[in-house]
Amino acid sequence: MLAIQTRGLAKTYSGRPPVVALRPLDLDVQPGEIFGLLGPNGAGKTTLVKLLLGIVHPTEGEASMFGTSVTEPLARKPVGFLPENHRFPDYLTARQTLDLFARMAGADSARAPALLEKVRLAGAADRKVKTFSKGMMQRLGIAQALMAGPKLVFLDEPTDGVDPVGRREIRDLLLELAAEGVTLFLNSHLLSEIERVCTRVAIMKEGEIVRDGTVEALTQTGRLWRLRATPIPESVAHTIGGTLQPDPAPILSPEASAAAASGETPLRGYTLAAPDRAALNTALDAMRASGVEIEAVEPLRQSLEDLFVEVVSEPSGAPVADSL
Ligand SMILES: Nc1ncnc2c1ncn2[C@@H]1O[C@H](COP(=O)(O)OP(=O)(O)OP(=O)(O)O)[C@@H](O)[C@H]1O
Repeated sequence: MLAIQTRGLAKTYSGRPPVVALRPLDLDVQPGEIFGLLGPNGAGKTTLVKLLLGIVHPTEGEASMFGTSVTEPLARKPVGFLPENHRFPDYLTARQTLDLFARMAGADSARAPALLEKVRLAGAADRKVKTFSKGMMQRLGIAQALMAGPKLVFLDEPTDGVDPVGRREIRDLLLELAAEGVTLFLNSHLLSEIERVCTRVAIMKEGEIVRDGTVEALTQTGRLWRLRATPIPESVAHTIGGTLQPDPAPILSPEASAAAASGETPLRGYTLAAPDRAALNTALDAMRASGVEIEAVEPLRQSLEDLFVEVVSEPSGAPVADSL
């Protein structure tokens, strides 16, 4: 059963003029996925989360979580939520905060010590939250979201304002949860974080999902390849299709140095532009035919940030598939 399913889900906020925040969306999120939703400010990310959580109501379409329509309060029973910039009463301790949320959720507060342990706050259980760092606050927020033992957790900017060590702790915690089978729905502007944890990423723009896939598939350029090979003579470089760009400096890896010391020809790094795999192989055949030894060939990836900037700066309504 799908963790999240939407069919034609759309939202227009009334007003003058009305704001189309979400265009009809069909989205399936499988249980166990770590789904990252990206998009520039105003793309409609929060609106989608609010629709799923029943905070706003759709103009059209429907949505369900684990098979229960989001119009039913019961749909939210297996769901946890860490809102962006959440605040807890600062006179409460971490333990008291979880007690309070447990009571509000009708959950068993006996889980609190184990949860504090899980988010590495056991040592700070009796400290007032006003003394907490941003990282500790976020981890307490995650503990709160886990209070009722959810199967699906929405996390809005979970690492916002958290330093690199704190971000790593949160990342490890999210991976741990996913390993336990909890489905995670992350909203974040920190692309490097999304890149590291998400099993699937969607990029939203002007109320529409314009890219959707694994980080690996989305960041593949499809046209550029990295090669490690013995030096490719100029004459060969001329004959092969595409463009061959040598790295500025020879490879200085320990293996390359060892190879040079043992009398083997040292390797060089190259970037090859080839329109498709067939063209790549023709180029490789030409290299091998002239005695070039190839050690490695791999597709060159762009970063998620490069992809994001590319997508966001595309003119509206641009065809999606062509530019991948
Ligand atoms: N309550 C509302 N009434 C009217 N317009 C709204 C309301 N909430 C959001 N909007 C508009 O809907 C559009 C989508 O907003 P939304 O908050 O979903 O975007 P977002 O992708 O979450 O942005 P951000 O990254 O800034 O949080 C924006 O144009 C926003 O101004």
